[in-house]
Amino acid sequence: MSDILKKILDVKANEVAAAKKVRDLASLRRDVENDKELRTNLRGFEASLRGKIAAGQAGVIAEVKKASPSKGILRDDFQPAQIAESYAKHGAACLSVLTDVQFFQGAPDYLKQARAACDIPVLRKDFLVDLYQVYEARSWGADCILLIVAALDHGLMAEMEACAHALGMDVLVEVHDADELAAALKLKTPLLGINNRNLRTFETSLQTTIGLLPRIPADKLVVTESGILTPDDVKTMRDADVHAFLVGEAFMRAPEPGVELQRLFG
Ligand SMILES: O=C(O)c1ccccc1NCC(=O)[C@H](O)[C@H](O)COP(=O)(O)O
Repeated sequence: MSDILKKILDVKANEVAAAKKVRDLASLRRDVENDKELRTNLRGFEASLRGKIAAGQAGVIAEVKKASPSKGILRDDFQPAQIAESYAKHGAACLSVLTDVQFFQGAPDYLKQARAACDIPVLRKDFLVDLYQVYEARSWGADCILLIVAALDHGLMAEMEACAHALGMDVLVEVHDADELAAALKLKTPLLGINNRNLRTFETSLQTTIGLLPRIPADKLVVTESGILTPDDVKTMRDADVHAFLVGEAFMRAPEPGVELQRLFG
C-alpha cells in the first residue's frame, strides 16, 4: 500500500471512531432506515450513466473537488452549488463530491449543497473503511458510494456493498491493477472504476484502463477515472469502447466547469 493511502486510511479510521462517539452505528442506522425521505429520494446513479451512453453520449461523472494531495488547491472560487448547476446544465450524467476534509478540502455539506442545486445523482467520493460511512453517505443524500479495493479487506468490502444496495445506493468499485480487478469482480456491482492514477507516484496513464479492458466481462460498466484532460484523451477511451468517465481537475481549473465539460466531451 502506498504511503499516502496509508496516511489517508489512518485519518479515516480516527474520523469514524470520533463520529461513533457522537452517534453510534446502531443509532445512525436506525435514523437512516426510518427516514422516509431517505428511503425514497434516490436518483439512480447507474441508470443515469447508462441513459447517456444509450443515447450515444459519454456518461460523465463530474467531480466537485477543491484540492487534491497531488495538485494542491485546484480552484479558489469554490462554490459547490454553482459548480453542480453548471455541470448539470452542460450534460453531466452524475456528480462526484469529495467529502474528505483533510486531504481534499471537501465536506459533507458540499455534497448536500451540490445535490440540492441540481437533479442528477451524486457519488460520495471519499475513502470508506467502515460500514458507518455507508450510512453517513445516505444520510447526507448520496446516491452512490465508492469502494476502493486497495483500501479494503475483501469481506468488509462485500458487506459494505450489500449495505449500500440495501439502502438503495449504487456502488462504484475502484481498481488500479489486475489483482484488485480480480477482487472487484467478486462483487455484485456492475460499476467498475479503473483509476489511472498511480498512488505512489501520482502519475496518470490512460494505459492503466486500456490494459485491464480485456479482463473485464461485458456486463460491467467501465468508468475510467483520473487524468482525463483533453478531447484526445476522451477519443482514446471512446475508441477503446469506454464511455463512462470520472473527471475532476480539468473541470475544476476551468472558469466555468460545465463549459469545459462540453468542450472536452462535445
Ligand atoms: O487526486 C489526487 O491527487 C489523489 C491522490 C490520492 C488518492 C486519490 C486521488 N484522487 C482521487 C480521484 O480518484 C480523482 O479525484 C478522480 O479520479 C478525478 O481525477 P482527476 O480528473 O485527475 O482530477
